[in-house]
Amino acid sequence: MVVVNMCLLQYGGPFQSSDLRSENVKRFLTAMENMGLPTFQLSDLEVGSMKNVLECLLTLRSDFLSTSGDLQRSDSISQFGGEVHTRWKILGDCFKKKNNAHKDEANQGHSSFQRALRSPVMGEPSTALMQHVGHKFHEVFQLKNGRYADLPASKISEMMKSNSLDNAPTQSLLSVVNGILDESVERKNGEIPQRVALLLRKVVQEIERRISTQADHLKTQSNMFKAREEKYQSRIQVLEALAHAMSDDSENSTKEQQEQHHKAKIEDRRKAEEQDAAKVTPAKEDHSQEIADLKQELETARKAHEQRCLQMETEARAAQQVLQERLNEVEKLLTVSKSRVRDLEASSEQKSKGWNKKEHIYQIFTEFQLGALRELKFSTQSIKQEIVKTQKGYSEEFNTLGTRIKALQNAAESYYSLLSENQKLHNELQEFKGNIRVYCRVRPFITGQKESQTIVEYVGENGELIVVNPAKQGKESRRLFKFNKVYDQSATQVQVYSDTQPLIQSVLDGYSVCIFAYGQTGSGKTYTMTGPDRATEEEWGVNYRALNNLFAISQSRESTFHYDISVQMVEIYNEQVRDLLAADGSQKRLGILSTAKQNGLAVPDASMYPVRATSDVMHLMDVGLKNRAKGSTALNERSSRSHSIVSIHVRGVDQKTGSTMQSSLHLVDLAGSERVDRSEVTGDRLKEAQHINKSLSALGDVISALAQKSSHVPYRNSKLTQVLQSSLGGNAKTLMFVQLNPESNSYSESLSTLKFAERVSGVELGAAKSSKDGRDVRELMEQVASLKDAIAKKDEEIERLQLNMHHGGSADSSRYGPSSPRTPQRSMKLSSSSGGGEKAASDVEEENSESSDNHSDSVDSFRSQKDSLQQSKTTAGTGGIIETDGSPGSGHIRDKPKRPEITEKIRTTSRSPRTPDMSPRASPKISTGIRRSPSTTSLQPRPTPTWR
Ligand SMILES: Nc1ncnc2c1ncn2[C@@H]1O[C@H](COP(=O)(O)OP(=O)(O)OP(=O)(O)O)[C@@H](O)[C@H]1O
Repeated sequence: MVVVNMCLLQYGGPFQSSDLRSENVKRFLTAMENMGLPTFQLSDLEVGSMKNVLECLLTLRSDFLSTSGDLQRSDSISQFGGEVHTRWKILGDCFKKKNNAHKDEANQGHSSFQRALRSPVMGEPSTALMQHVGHKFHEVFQLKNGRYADLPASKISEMMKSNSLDNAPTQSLLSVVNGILDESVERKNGEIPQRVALLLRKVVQEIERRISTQADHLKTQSNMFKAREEKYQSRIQVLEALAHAMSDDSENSTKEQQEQHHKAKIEDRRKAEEQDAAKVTPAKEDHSQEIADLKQELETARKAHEQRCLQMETEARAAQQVLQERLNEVEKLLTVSKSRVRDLEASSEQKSKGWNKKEHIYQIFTEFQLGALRELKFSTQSIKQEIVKTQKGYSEEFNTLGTRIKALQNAAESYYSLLSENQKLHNELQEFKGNIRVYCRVRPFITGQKESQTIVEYVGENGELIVVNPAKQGKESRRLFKFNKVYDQSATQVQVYSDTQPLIQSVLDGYSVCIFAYGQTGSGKTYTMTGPDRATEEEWGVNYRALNNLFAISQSRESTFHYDISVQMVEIYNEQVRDLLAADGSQKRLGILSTAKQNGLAVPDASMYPVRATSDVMHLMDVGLKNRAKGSTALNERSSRSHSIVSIHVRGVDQKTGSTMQSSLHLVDLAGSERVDRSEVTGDRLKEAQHINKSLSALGDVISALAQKSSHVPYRNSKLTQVLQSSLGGNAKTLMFVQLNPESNSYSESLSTLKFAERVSGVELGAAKSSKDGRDVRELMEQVASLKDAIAKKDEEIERLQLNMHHGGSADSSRYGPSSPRTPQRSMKLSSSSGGGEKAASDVEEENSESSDNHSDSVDSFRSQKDSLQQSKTTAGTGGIIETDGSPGSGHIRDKPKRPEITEKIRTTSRSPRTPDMSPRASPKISTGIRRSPSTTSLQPRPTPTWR
């Protein structure tokens, strides 16, 4: 329409006269009809109905263009003459102008609209336009082979030129975008080279720009349509106003009709325009829709691209960061390596300096060494000479040393000889004291008892004891007893044990020893043997102390002897032997072996535990004491109702010769010896008491038989004597503690106890002593004292020798003189003669026994004393009490003569018609003079302790 209007305006213009104009149109229409093209009515132009006009013109245009754009239809046009030709030419120019106008528009910023028209979205552009404008640029963007990523930079920069982009068809641009995106998708890592990305951005920007331009153009077109509509509306309004005005003129009906006709025409034109508008509107809507779709597509592509860009940026940043980190690391490594290199260089430099220094030092040192070697060679020669000299000196010294060692050996031998002699003397002393010894201990008053009621009137230092019968008056009421020792109420456990200790040494010398406590219930037997309940070390009884002492002596002899000590503990209750140390606490009855063999185990089935320290023994004793049978009697709340026997078995080995010995120590806590009627017991208790009294009576019989040297000793009369058989008689030493209750109401029991003890002791002293007997006793005491002194002297010498040996010094052997080559075990075989048990004498000697630890004088004095004693015994002609082992030249006393007066005394006492009454219930007898019990002279011969 615009083109037609323009042509028409060009053709006639509004300023031409209507006649001329109508004439021209008519000619045109005629030409159209001749050409066979559709025409329109002149009135159409007048009423403004452009539909037919447009159709006509468009058809003409198409026809015109199809004939190569020039107005060559001369065959048709020629019919219209030159004027018509001119008109067509004008029309053709008009179209050319229009095209030029289009070009101008493009140049002036409207070219985008044209490009939009050429794009596939907006419909295919005309071939002419394509050929004219975009063909060259289409080729630029066309990718013949390969991929965009592989395009050279020159090609991409050519593509990115604004001229290329501006002139390229949209189709080509979109294919570029799609191609790049497809490539990106195809690539595994999705990366796009930067230059391709830049191209993509440029292309997308171009497409965006074109779309926005197209949108603007459509907007403008829409506005144009609106403006035209408004124009037509205003025209309609004008025409309506005219029609209205003309209707008022009723007079001129023709005019009115004309006006009506004109109005109808206008109306038709309006309708036609409306139809045009209706036709254009869907196209406009389609365009809007397409624009929206394009925008959406573009937006999606843009977003994807942005996202991709962002992702790539992120990846690039991450990669950059990683690279940066690696770079930092490498830089650090480089720094460290550099510093190491520096260090190494420094250290190697230092080392090389050090090596240089060392080399220098070594050179000096080598030179020095060579010098020293020369000196050494020289000095070696001189040393050789010195060595020869020294060797000579050494050999001389060796000779001297040999002499000294010989002397030392002699001294050692003499030490052994003295040691054995000491043991022998110790044993002799013990024998002098008597192999059965009785110590009497008076129990103190227990809290609450009155001391005024005591029956003990006098306790002498030499073993005298005077008791008073509270029921009698005057001389008759007093009775004197004599024992080896009497302890008054104040005696401590230590004092009591000090006199027992020598016997313990005898055990380690191979003698069996039996220590037992005898006395009525509550008289202190358990106290003396064991100690009170929960005793402190001060209060320990004989048992603990004896064992302690045993361990101490065995340790002191460690260098020469090895001792194994083991313990058994049994009780005899109601004539049954029971194991107090049974691990399972069983109370089974044990059998007794007839102990024909010395030191054999009397109760082999009783548990035996080896002990190495006092603590072991204490533990065992605790166990044993807990298992011991106890009951309550009228006399003692916790009376021991059984005889308890702790048997310690010792096995010794002489480390030098390998010979062995065995001995045992029995520690016996006898049951109470009270009379049955006094303890007011019946039933089981009565039976217990009867068994106790019977066994004590049997013990008295055995001792009596031993004292009388009876051919038959009734060991088998009780379990007690059977168990103790090896410790009663023979070479055994026996110690009995007689426990005395000082209460006056116990006088009768106490007197029985004392009588029993008196018989065991074998010495019974009356109230008065003959002066002769007294003299005899004194003399014997003196002899014992001198013997003790001699022993002490020997001890000193032994100590001196030990000291010398320990210091390895050269003992002056000449001082001791050549000693006997006898060995200890040989000397231990030395014992008293079998027929020479001088009990009476030993009993008397005991008067001074507490001073046994005093030392005096020399060995020579001891020998002279011993010789005098020997001589006196020989004179008496009663046989020797000391015997040698029979080896010739041993220099030992083979025969020890008794002093005549002692022998005489023994004869007198042995001739006594008195029969020993060993019963605890024996009636008291008071003598006025010294009386000798037959037992004092008739103890069994004591065989030599045997080393096995
Ligand atoms: N020398 C003493 N010093 C202090 N207390 C003693 C002494 N002798 C005995 N006793 C005490 O006398 C009481 C009886 O002593 P112990 O039990 O030793 O008598 P026992 O003769 O063993 O009696 P049983 O035959 O009934 O066993 C105990 O309480 C004991 O502590």
